[in-house]
Amino acid sequence: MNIKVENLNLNYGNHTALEDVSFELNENKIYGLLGRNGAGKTSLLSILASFNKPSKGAITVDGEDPFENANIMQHITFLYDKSYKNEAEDIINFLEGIERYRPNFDMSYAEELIEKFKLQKKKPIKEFSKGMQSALNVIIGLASRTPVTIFDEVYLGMDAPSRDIFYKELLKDQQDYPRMMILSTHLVSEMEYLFDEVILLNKGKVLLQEDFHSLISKGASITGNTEIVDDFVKNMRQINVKQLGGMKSVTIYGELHDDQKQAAVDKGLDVSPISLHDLFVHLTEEENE
Ligand SMILES: Nc1ncnc2c1ncn2[C@@H]1O[C@H](COP(=O)(O)OP(=O)(O)OP(=O)(O)O)[C@@H](O)[C@H]1O
Repeated sequence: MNIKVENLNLNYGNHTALEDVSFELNENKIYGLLGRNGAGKTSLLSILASFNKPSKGAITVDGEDPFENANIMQHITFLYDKSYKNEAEDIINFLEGIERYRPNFDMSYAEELIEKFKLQKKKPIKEFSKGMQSALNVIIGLASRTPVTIFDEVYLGMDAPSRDIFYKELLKDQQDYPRMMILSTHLVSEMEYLFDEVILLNKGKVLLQEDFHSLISKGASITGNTEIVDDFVKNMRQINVKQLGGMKSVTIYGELHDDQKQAAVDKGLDVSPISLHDLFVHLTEEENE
């Protein structure tokens, strides 16, 4: 599938939620859509999923306008923090309803996930806790196996073991049935290993779109004896400093050349990749200054 967004604007009254947003997604991989609260993630995803129409600009999915386009929409599943408070059906009946509109839906995989998330089969969905409703969204997203699957902060309310099941299943199912997945989050640190490519939104604009590994190679973490670390990083841009007794760990922003890395190692320093979390905090902070 190809999703192309060109010069998109979305206004709510006189508030601009998205401004001149352009990007293209082409591959069967996991895209992370990152942004702070209010950055515009849900606004953007709801346009991608045709729940909303842009105020300006264009979006095409495989060359077609997806809005009210049944042919395109059957290929996209959008999971968000939806309320199930009126849903009296039990989970199997509910999923059977979804299966009718999703040609790739795998009910036996859905049942496997119901067991993994320990969801009760007899209970009406409206009586599910918040975390259980999020697990239901995960099951719909994974078992539907649509060419495009969009998870908008779908982990809300899920406890750590459930989120762990989600992340593992996501990676496994994406490997077995490659498709385009878009995951929005501001919980960057625990999800960063999932992303192949990252789109960073800030205040309604795209700050960057980049391959995960190339992005995290834009910085490094230097750890070792405080004085040696201080000397090594003195002319570098420091974005995070941690003091650990006589040791120090400094996160720098800017690519380190191989000879600089070797020099650090020769001085007994440890050089490790920067975390996406540190980059995220730094890049969004800097823009806000
Ligand atoms: N229905 C609406 N009416 C008016 N303003 C809105 C509406 N929905 C969103 N906004 C505003 O648009 C901006 C973007 O909101 P959006 O929900 O897209 O952000 P987000 O990145 O998903 O945030 P979060 O991480 O907090 O969920 C915010 O300033 C928000 O207040």
